[in-house]
Amino acid sequence: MQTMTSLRLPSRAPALPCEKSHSSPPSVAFVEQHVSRSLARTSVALLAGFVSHRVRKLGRTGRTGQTNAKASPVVRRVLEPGKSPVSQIRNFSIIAHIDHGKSTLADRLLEMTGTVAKEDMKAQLLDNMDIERERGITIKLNSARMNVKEDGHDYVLNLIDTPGHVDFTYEVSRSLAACEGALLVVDATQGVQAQTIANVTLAMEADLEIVPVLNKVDLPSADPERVCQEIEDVVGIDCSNALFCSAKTGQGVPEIIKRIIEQVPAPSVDETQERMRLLVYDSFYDNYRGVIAMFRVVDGSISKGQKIRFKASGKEFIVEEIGIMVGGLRKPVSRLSVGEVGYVCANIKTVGDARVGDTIIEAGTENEVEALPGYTEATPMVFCGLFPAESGDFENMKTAFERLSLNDAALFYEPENSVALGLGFRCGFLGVLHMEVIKDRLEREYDLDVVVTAPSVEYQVQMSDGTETTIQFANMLPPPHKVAEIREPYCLLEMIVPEEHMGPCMELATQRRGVYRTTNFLTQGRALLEYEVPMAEIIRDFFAELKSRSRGYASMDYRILDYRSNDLVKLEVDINQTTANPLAQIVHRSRALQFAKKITGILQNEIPSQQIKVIIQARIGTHIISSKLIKAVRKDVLAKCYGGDITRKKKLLAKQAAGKKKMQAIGKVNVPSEAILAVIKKT
Ligand SMILES: Nc1nc2c(ncn2[C@@H]2O[C@H](COP(=O)(O)OP(=O)(O)OP(=O)(O)O)[C@@H](O)[C@H]2O)c(=O)[nH]1
Repeated sequence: MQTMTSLRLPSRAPALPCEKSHSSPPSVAFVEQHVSRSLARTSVALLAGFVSHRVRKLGRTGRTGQTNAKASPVVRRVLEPGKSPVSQIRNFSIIAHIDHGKSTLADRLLEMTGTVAKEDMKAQLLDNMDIERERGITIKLNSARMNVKEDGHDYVLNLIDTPGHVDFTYEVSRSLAACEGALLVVDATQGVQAQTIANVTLAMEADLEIVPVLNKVDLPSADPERVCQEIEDVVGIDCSNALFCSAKTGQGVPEIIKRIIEQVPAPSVDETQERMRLLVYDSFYDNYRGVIAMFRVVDGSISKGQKIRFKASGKEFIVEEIGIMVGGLRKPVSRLSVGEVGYVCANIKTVGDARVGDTIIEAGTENEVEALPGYTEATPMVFCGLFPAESGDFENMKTAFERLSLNDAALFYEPENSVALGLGFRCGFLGVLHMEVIKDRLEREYDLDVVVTAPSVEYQVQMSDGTETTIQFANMLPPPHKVAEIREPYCLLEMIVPEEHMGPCMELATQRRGVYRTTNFLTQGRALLEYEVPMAEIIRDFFAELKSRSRGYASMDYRILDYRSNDLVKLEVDINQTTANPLAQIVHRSRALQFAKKITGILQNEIPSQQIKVIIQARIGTHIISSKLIKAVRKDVLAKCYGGDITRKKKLLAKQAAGKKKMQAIGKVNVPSEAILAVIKKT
């Protein structure tokens, strides 16, 4: 059985049996094989292309639980924490598009600073695979403290991990807030991609010193000069001092280390602030230690045994252990002071008590010490129903959600009873990837077969009486006469597509109600297209469609802009006048007919013929916009009636007609759940 340690922030990664961020090729192969196996079991593959890819990628980068168990001799040199002069500390993160080499570069940095030796990295990987297998523990290597000697001085370099996906924008921005600089890694064979832009925007907002690094220069197709020009043109960062490297061979990596020391500013210290203030930039659940919160000391210092308070949650704890991450292992220390990063264990039971972005202060100082700026609770953006395929699995699913939420403060769930799908849960997620990761974990770690209803976003509803409400599911929408206005979330969508496929990709954005903003032409015959698109349109299979229209070459990213009023309607489906609740959707009026025809068509194909005729109607309010009929199959009630007694025949036929009428009147149609699922899958 999997232990809970692997249930680290499900928002980021499905924990894998041998997951590890600094993977040598065999482990990558293993992990991909493992995840694809688990994904193959996925019963409803919503947004399959985009999500499966990201699940696989996130699975590999592996932001999961950590442990000190079975420490291997990987630690080479560690300066004394709590005593490093602030001027010799550098806090930085690595930002990159998927596959541009973030993990490989992190590996090389650990190796070349002597934090982890080459041979030890492999040994450690194998060790951890054993641990993982035995206890379901996974190791995170990406947050690491490195010690470097440069020009006769000792420096501490703290690499702070950031989740790489837009679903976790808030968490990315919080971890960037713990840094002064970022290495912007761009693949010199690929150039700028959608997530390069998204991540750089966040780093700029956090006012970080950005060091451009052109990676993969060992490849013959690398063209770092041209990509530098592209970064300057598109991202607006000066690349005259950009570094060229190969994270694979190590070429250029020593220069990166030197540059971090030169260019990334040391943490600034507010001399007037002596009271402790720590920024929580990550927190996760460990089976043995409870919640572990990663923090940056912004003011003052923290020591073991101190009583601390989380400012937002108001919860207080005694510090059991503080420490630093070295080569993926926790190393306890007695004190950490201003500018340093570390972790704290304090017998915290759920991540809801130690949320990312919260400020840790000393207990008793809450009236004098202000929270650090920027804290908000991560709010769900995508909603759907999750139902166990086996009705007897409801309790197991409930237990699974309880456990998963220990480690995921952003996961929202509440029980729901659906006529068509039985007992299940209404859930809220940060984004589609988050949703897919949770579904995958329910299936893989809890052995549940899960049915997922079509995803929805949150709508703001202005009522005619002046009040306002928010709804996440179509069946929560009040009747039309009570509604004055419905607003939906809009995103800024950035797509990078090959020029020759621009037409179909732009057509897709327009079909999905996108409003065109700009086009920028990039290197290698690619274009950066910007649209403002309703989020509801992006979460419905957009990426898979974009990939297919660009022959797999497009990349995309989005970020929430605002809420806008639109002509949105509730599309409902009746089967013999009984409303099929799970099929209700909120759609734009201009798209309602298209959806209606599709849904009624699918149901017509999927519902088997019955003794009564079945009428399938899609409607907006009382206005029917699409209707399909499934003819009744005739049961020959006269089959046993030999001979010619005409009155008896008439009686039997009359009885049959009366029976049919009754069945239809109460809408007794046998709708197989496969038919409902087919609609959910295909619309
Ligand atoms: N030839 C070459 N390959 C590299 C280099 N850096 C990384 N790679 C390869 O590129 C692929 C992606 O590298 P990763 O380090 O996993 O990339 P990442 O940015 O962490 O990717 P995600 O895990 O998707 O976020 C791997 O197959 C690496 O071996 C390099 O400098 N040269």
